[in-house]
Amino acid sequence: MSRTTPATAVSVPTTPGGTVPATTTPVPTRRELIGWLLRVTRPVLAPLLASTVCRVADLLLGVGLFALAAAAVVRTIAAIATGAALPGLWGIVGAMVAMSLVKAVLRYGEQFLGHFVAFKALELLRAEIFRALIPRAPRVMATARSGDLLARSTKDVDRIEVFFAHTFAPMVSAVIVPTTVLLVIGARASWALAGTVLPFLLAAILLVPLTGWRRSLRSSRESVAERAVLTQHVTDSVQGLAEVVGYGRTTERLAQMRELDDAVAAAGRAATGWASWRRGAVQLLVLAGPLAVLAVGAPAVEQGALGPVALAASAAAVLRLTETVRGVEEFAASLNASFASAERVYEVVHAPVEVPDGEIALPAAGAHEVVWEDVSYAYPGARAQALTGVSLTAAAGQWTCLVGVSGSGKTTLANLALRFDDPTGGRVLVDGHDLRELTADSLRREAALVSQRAHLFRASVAENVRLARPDATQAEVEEACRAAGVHDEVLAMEEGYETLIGERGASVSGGQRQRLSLARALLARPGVLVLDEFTSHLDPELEGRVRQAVRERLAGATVIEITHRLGRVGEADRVVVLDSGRVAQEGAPEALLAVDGPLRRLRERETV
Ligand SMILES: Nc1ncnc2c1ncn2[C@@H]1O[C@H](COP(=O)(O)OP(=O)(O)OP(=O)(O)O)[C@@H](O)[C@H]1O
Repeated sequence: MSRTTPATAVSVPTTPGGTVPATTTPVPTRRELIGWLLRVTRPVLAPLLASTVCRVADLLLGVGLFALAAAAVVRTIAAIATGAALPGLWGIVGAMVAMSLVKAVLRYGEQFLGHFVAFKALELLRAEIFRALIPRAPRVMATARSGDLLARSTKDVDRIEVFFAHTFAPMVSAVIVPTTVLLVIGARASWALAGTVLPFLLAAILLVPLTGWRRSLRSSRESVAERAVLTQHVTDSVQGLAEVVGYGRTTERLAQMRELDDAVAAAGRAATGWASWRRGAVQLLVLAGPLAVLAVGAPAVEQGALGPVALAASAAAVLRLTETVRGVEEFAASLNASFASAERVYEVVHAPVEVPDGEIALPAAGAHEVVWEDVSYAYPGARAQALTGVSLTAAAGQWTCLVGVSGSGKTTLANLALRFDDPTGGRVLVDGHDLRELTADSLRREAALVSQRAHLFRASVAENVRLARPDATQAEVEEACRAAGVHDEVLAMEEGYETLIGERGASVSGGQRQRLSLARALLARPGVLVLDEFTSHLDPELEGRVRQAVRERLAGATVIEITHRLGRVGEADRVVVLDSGRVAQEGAPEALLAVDGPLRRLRERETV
């Protein structure tokens, strides 16, 4: 069961198991899931098999070594007791050394291949998710659940990797090694002895791992869900540290964290309890095996039906199986947890592409005309329409300003021009082409966005700007930054253009972030540029300079500017006033300001 956190709002998972439903993909059958997993991870299957073979051989050699040593000791004791000639000890020692060396090589092979499998499986699965996210990126980025979806996919991938790297080989060897050992004991010593051990091993390998696993699985899932709430809470607390401290909410946040911690522990208690029980039971069973061998074997030795050397070697071999069987008790739970994770990754990868690619490449041009034709839009899951029947044109090469009160639909309208999603009604056209017909690549090349929340990567300033055009020279990067009005500030940074920007762009101010994002867009030289509040952090003098630079550098480009600050709307070619997702007024700024209408009222509100 998922929980919500109390008081100071925390967004939390909402469905059982704590997973936000990422998509509408039907849940795959086990067969489909396994088929898909095998397809994705095909390149690691051969090394996985090789690693498993190494492990099996290594464990068998370990058993052989134990049995050989036990047999040698019993032979020696018997020789001393009867005064017979001592067995060839050097030969035995030589054989054991050779076996140990081979064992070491096998162990190395198993470890090396195991690590290769682990890293390669991670790489393959992450690449698969990333590939799937690319065509879905605009929609994913526009919806609040994107971060959650990504985080879960990453964690789930880790869990699948655990199965590949750490569960498969132990499980396979837990079946093959004991079976082989019992067959050898049966053939070389006595089938009665082998039969005595069989029930203990069957119980340890098959029965115990399955006991309570349904309850354990439920408990693990609940624990994972609670942990997700806790993680969300901790992330929120860290990101909002200034607010938490500033508003004196530390005690409250800590109390909530303790409460969530307790919930995680309580949810996982059943799983931990069953796991302890299983571990104990398996240990008991594998230790009972050699005792049973002795109990059955000793009378047989007395009766002369079995040699003491064979008995000692068999008991030692069975004792050594402890190592092989260890950890097998968690197999069922681990397998199911991996399948649950695989299901979640499968859903992401197989989700329908909500913004499918078109086939026409938008030709490169200095400017493009953007037309919204009777466009309506509602965000997925939202009851209200964000836009209703909007028809307007951003003429090629003109500067169009979208204004309106907060929530009136400005960002949504501009985002639809960049095809962050398709309208629920009507269509958006660029140079007469419905956006649905255009290839995503050509549209991204021709249209750029300078958003309020532009992301800066943990990389140097130059690398961040160059994101728009990786082949840009240093001189071009600097020129773009100069135009965006950020060049002098970059030079003043510790290492100039090589300064590393911290996580989430932490080491630059909001205004610098905006201007670096603008520099990126200027470097790309798009035919359509969407500027979302791009001067909100700038003082009037700098704002004037930056606007002038954009005009000069992108002379002829179509600019769509979203703004709340109306002081400079007079400079635009056209102004569109939005109200509750509809066009309330549009026209040349001087004409709109000349009448008592929505733009005048907005401006008066601003100056009050
Ligand atoms: N990701 C979203 N999911 C659901 N509803 C959204 C989302 N983004 C915006 N909305 C809603 O759509 C409507 C239009 O929002 P939009 O961001 O386009 O307005 P805006 O005019 O740009 O606002 P602001 O000036 O505050 O940025 C609002 O009612 C808003 O609550």
